[in-house]
Amino acid sequence: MTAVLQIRDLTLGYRDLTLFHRLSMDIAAGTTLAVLGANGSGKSTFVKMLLGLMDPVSGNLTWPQGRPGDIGYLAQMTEFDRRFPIRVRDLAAMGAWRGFGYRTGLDAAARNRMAAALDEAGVLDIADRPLHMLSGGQLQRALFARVIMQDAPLILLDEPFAAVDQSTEAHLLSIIRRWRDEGRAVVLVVHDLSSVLDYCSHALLLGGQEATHGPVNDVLTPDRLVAQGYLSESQASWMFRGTHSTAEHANV
Ligand SMILES: Nc1ncnc2c1ncn2[C@@H]1O[C@H](COP(=O)(O)OP(=O)(O)OP(=O)(O)O)[C@@H](O)[C@H]1O
Repeated sequence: MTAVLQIRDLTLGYRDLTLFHRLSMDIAAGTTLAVLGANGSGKSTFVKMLLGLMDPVSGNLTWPQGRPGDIGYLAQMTEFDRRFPIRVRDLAAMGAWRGFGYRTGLDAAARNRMAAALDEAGVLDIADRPLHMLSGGQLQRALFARVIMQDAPLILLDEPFAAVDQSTEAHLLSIIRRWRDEGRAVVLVVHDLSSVLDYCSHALLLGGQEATHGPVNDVLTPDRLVAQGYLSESQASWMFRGTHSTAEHANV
């Protein structure tokens, strides 16, 4: 599989705290990678590092497809200030900022792309609505339209399904599948183990000063989840009761 991003010998942490040592992995085109771990294990720090907002302690990132730092990013919805006085269509247009000038605005091709993005995200009919009038699910759809407009080879989604209902989740998941099928790499920070098993082909499990990565079924074993502090022994035996591995749950 072609790598969109190669991570080599990455050690991540802060002055007095090492979160994990010497992680080497490829984030491959056409895969969906779940990043998970207990509170404080380093998920947000990993996201910040990918976005170039902080340097690793050591190690390096390379972009074999030659688009360094080209990441479509969906922040946690709770971090978004919906009082910002813009409409849904303006929010989506921000995803294409590289392609238009402050004075010129979107050209015809970009306007067509935007209409398609709003339509795919299910917010075309409310494109002129200001953000403060949106429900949580509508705002998340509008933020997805913005990521569609970014048209990036690597898409990073921080808690994409927090606070959305089942039908919105299914809708957003169909967009994620399209991205994957187009050969983009999709990285999802998620808390809920069952959604990882449903949506993701690969996992990066953080915790206990370790970072373990690989296909979902290899990483998310009861033993590993307990060893890295994600589940207690009793939670693991309850969640995996009657199965020998996560493979019996997985539906990627
Ligand atoms: N700027 C900082 N300086 C020093 N330590 C930090 C800083 N930011 C985070 N930390 C520490 O790094 C560790 C990892 O934090 P991080 O926010 O990455 O974890 P997380 O897995 O995203 O947690 P959560 O699931 O609770 O959001 C925590 O112990 C946190 O206190």
